[in-house]
Amino acid sequence: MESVLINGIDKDYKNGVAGGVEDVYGEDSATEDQLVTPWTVSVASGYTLLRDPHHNKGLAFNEKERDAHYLRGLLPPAIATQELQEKKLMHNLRQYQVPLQRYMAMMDLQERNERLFYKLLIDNVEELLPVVYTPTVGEACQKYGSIFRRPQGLYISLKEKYDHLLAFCLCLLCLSCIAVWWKLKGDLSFRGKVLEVLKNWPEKSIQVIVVTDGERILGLGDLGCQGMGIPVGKLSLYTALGGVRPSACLPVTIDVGTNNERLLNDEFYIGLKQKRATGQEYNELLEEFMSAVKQNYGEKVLVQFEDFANHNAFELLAKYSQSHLVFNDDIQGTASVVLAGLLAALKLVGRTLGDHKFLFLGAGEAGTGIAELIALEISRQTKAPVEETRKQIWLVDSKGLIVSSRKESLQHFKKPWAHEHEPVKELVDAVKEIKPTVLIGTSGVGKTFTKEVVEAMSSFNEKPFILALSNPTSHSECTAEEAYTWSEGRAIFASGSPFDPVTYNGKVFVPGQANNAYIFPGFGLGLIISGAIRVRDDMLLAASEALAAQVTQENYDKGLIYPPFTNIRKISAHIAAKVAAKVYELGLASRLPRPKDLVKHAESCMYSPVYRNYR
Ligand SMILES: O=C([O-])CC(=O)C(=O)O
Ligand SMILES: [Mg+2]
Repeated sequence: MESVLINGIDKDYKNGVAGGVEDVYGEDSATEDQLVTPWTVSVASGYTLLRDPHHNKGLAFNEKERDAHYLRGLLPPAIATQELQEKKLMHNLRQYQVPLQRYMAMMDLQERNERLFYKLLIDNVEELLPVVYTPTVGEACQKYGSIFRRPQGLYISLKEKYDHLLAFCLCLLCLSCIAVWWKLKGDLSFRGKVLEVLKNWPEKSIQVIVVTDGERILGLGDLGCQGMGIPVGKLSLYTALGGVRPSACLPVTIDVGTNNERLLNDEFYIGLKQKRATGQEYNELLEEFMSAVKQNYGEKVLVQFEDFANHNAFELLAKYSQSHLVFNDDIQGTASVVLAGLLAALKLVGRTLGDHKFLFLGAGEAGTGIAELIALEISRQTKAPVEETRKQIWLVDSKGLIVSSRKESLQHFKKPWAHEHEPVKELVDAVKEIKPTVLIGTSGVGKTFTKEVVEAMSSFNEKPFILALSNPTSHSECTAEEAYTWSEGRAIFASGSPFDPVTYNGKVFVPGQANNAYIFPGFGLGLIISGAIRVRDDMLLAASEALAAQVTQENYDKGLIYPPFTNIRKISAHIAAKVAAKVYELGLASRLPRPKDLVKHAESCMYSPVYRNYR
């Protein structure tokens, strides 16, 4: 078999890794030996049209459309506008007291009438974000097996491998098959299989994939295959907040098993009932997936890694950022949104970023990702080397303050943060010793910013800056009310999951939501409209600056360091424009020539959920 080098990896030419870029119908010679799905396209009408979520408009079909599309009698006589439908649905949603019921009602709507789902989400973003996203999506993932109705997204599991194995074992029983088995033995890896799975997805022109392996879902831990709620939720925001077409979004869950005993013993669990595959088996499946994605959708498809455990997240990002357009939302998206908040907060607390001292609780993806981006930005502003600027950033993990005497035993991503200091075990003691101006929680463990910790922060800071970033709400390091009360109304507070405004001593405090949802939709849109082929840190810095620039004086007057989500589409267009500008500047854009007005261009590329008229 002919062999070629792709991205430095030796591959069999005929087995789905060379040629055939975006060859979705299997027309290139490189894909001659592959199985092809015989897709057909037809015009929906009548009963089928009402059950097609992409085209269904419910009672909004007008008289002409009802005649032309064989809908007479299939709908009651009344005609409702999209606005009236929206009003009715919001009214119905508000009747549900239980957040999970609202989530399920929204998912049903998405399955039934996609445009109405997005219209609702866009027009009521502040109210519905906590329903389709954190915190409710966390509970939905925990109970995904029980509330599962229709499958969403694409499942890529090790099961394909075992079906393969079974087939080969049966084959072995028959001597005449040994030759066939021997010939195919090389295919015992997943090669070829993932590409086939991708080809089962009905949409061909994919621009963004959000993929998880379910091992670290928010702060909730290993939820295995039930993590699918996260890619589905994130991609709903790509469309609603960032304007990426729903048909261009592909949610993927890679199922390699779960180590969650509760799920393994749950009769309603939807995933593979086996312990997680690791090492070579895991890496081969991921490699197969990444190759197949590039093969099927080309160089410009964005792959967003979401909620992988630390031990895989850093490696996957480092490995695939060389060869693919990849972005890790938990490392890079969270870093970019926090940096934006800090840049905006400087207007409130004064001084430059380099004048501040930072202490993190949590040294995983979010913690080290944010720390590194802050160090980079200070280095950019002060021209000091990043090795120097890192020294004003301190991290605490489950074993205490990260100090140089612990260096040998630290995971590689923690090593740059091991500074000279005596060992310190408890967070509160680290706060008292280091005296940070900014305290950031990213450990995924709730209630760790105790009264003592917040009081210590408030004892040496006029305006202590406190970010409780862990999700969902139950895992937040402290509540907004606690932060404002324990700091006697002086804290500048933001959290990963939303909190309602708090009244303290007769004054209303509006907490910010430092969630990566501010960044990834606009960031992704910027990559798409410029045709970016790689992600660079400078693009993240551009996104942070663009977001910080969107905070108005009116927002500052309320103590806000993030603009409200109400204007998020406009904000996303500005982020997209700045990111795209950076992509062009770095020579990594493939959509040429560069449009003059990138904000206008970004806006014009955004999905509109308004019903279309049918001829
Ligand atoms: O999903 C969210 O709300 C933010 C996030 O990426 C995480 O917590 O993993
Ligand atoms: Mg995440």
